[in-house]
Amino acid sequence: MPIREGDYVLLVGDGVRSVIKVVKGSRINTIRGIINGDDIIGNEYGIIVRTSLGYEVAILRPLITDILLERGGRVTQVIYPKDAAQIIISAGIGPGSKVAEAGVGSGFMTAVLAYYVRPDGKVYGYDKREDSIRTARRNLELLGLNEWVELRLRDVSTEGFLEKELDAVILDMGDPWNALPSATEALRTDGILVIYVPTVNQVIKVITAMKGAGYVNVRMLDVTVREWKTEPNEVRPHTWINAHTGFLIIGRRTIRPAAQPTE
Ligand SMILES: C[S@@+](CC[C@H](N)C(=O)[O-])C[C@H]1O[C@@H](n2cnc3c(N)ncnc32)[C@H](O)[C@@H]1O
Repeated sequence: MPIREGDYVLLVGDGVRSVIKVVKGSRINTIRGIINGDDIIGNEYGIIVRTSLGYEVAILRPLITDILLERGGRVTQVIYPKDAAQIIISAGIGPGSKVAEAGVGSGFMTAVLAYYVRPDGKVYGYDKREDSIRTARRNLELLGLNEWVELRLRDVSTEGFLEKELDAVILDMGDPWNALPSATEALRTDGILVIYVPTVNQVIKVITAMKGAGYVNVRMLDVTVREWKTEPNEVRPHTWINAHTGFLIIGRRTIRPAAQPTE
């Protein structure tokens, strides 16, 4: 499909990497010179255009994470792609999954969940802050993913989730152990719970609460991604890496058989 006015495109060239909205008559400034919006509109994704300084820039379809990281609004700390990817796999998220998430925050994780539950799944996103819900809604609109998300302004620790029989619940909030009873009630009997917390102090409370609530296969991990340079004469890891974002604690809900009557 050709590139239309209003589409977001990813520009990739020598030292150039940015997401821009294509507008008729616009002049797009890059560190390698100017590109005319009119040179992009109507062409196929993948074309190479030349900047005013003669550099080549590729015009590509952005990933949802490209758009979120560059254009998404933020009112909270967010879950980054390296952790979001692990959450998707660990929670078994796929087309048709029904999943709840609290808090929605800026909606970064919500958007990734929505992308993967399509076309017939649903994400139920909860937050107790109105500005979070508003920002998440805007980010989902930016990506065209609203259809797969119900956003709810609600405190999940005190008021609970409205859904039952969910395949997975994702918690990214300061005190997730307080939401554990509600999350358990919302999950199907062997549903998957994923909790994301940044500190070990929180981890200990989470693990204790999950084991106490009958969760099995309780695992914890953190994700380190080490990017490498890909210059043919310099293939080696980058000098600096992101050292820490958060820990993922993952477990499966169970149900205990009813106690045997005593003789
Ligand atoms: C770190 S942010 C979540 C970021 C989000 N995962 C993202 O990727 O954009 C934490 C959010 O949890 C919300 N929160 C905290 N406690 C909550 C509760 N009991 N019920 C609902 N939302 C809660 C906060 O309002 C905040 O917006």
